[in-house]
Amino acid sequence: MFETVSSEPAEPTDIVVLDGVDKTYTGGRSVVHALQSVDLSVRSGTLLAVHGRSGSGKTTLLNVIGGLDRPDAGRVEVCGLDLVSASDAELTELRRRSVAFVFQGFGLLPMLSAAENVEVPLRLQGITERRERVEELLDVVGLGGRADHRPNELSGGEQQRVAIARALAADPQLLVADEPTGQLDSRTGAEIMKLIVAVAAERDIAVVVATHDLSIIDDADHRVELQDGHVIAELTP
Ligand SMILES: Nc1ncnc2c1ncn2[C@@H]1O[C@H](COP(=O)(O)OP(=O)(O)OP(=O)(O)O)[C@@H](O)[C@H]1O
Repeated sequence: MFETVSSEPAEPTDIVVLDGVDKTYTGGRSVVHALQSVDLSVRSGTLLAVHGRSGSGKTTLLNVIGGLDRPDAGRVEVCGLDLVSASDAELTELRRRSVAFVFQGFGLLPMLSAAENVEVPLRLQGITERRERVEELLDVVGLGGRADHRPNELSGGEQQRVAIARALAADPQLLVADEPTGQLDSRTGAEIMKLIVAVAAERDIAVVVATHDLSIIDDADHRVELQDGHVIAELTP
């Protein structure tokens, strides 16, 4: 009898599953159907790019996927948690441990250095051995020499690198990035996208990126286009 030991990498798993998701905003007499019957899934180690015109529902979709907002109908499962029935405490825990965010405006704390910004999620998780981890993360994003710089002493591209290092600090399963290159020139934006794609593949993280800019999503594994809250096109290169 032989014991078989598999050297195959682990099967990719669905980190995000949306099934028939609707989200409607009602204010006064206006009703906005921001998401309508959206179905999609994102596997570990792959990147989904969401594009569409302004107002098409990209941020709403990312907020629902990231557990920042709840849908009105449909099923949303993220990292194995049903976000429709999850308690507020479970959503907070999901955002602290499993989902990381990168925003257009970087979202760094201005009074803290690059290293201290990256340290924040580690502190929130109660991790005491932080120094080496922060150094390693700043090296991963190519900013080893800028650990002591505050955000206003860094370029936009460098600030976004710090934000990516901070996002990776919590060792997330899912990275949600809303227009991460929106404030960067096209070359820096392309470098930032390449970095996001590389770290996602290396660390087996699922990534969802919203963008207006089609040129920066060439590296995406999947793309969906939104129009008035509907998915109108899907492309898997
Ligand atoms: N809190 C809210 N209350 C009411 N309507 C909202 C709210 N948030 C978004 N909307 C509406 O929902 C629709 C989708 O908005 P969303 O921000 O998701 O679009 P977007 O594709 O991200 O746009 P942009 O590219 O300009 O950021 C828009 O018509 C918007 O006006």
